[in-house]
Amino acid sequence: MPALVPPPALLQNNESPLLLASGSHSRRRMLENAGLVFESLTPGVDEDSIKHQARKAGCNAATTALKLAEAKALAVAGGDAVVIGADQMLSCQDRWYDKPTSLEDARAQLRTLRGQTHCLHTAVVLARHGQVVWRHVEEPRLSMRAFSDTFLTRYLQAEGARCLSSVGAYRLEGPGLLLFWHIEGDSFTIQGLPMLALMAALRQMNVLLD
Ligand SMILES: Nc1nc2c(ncn2[C@@H]2O[C@H](COP(=O)(O)OP(=O)(O)OP(=O)(O)O)[C@@H](O)[C@H]2O)c(=O)[nH]1
Repeated sequence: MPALVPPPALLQNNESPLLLASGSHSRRRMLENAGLVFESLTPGVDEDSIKHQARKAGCNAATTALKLAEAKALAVAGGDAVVIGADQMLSCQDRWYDKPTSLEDARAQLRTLRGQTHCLHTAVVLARHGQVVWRHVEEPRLSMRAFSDTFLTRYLQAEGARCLSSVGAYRLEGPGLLLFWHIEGDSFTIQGLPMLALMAALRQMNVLLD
């Protein structure tokens, strides 16, 4: 039985393998939905330490997200591959939030964010042969309704652990949409990857067909 060979990536040049340095299901899904063929690896990066150092050095959230994205891209041995690294920071009134670690954590975080506008500082980089060759940040702003505690309880019951995989404790493509009354920015970026800018960069690098 001949070894199964994956179908050629019809929309990209097979000479430049593509590697996603992220454990994010959302990022993987967006690239797969766009028809890209790639490998993915979860980078072993101490994000808390990088965030702490960046905050101490006076970096803003966008610069910190870039530093994290670069660290992830450079943490995987990509060989000849073009490596995608990404990171997303949430800030609201200069306070930075991390992914909630429990539903109680998610409840507390959403109670703080409701009725406010927060920013998702979303960075993506490309690296090749151990060098970062492209950087990009987008900062969508999302305004949450001042929803009731009853709504919040029902929302958490409906979403369950799914809301823990996102920095804002919501999936915009799911019931998370019900949390907002106004959104400025690209929905792909909110879900974790500024896809249009990333696809343009991959075309520039001759990874994707023009
Ligand atoms: N499905 C979904 N995921 C979201 C949404 N908003 C943010 N996220 C995810 O929230 C996560 C932000 O945390 P990061 O630290 O950037 O990434 P991560 O999930 O820890 O994965 P790594 O890249 O391995 O660090 C990403 O996985 C985003 O895709 C959303 O609206 N929908």
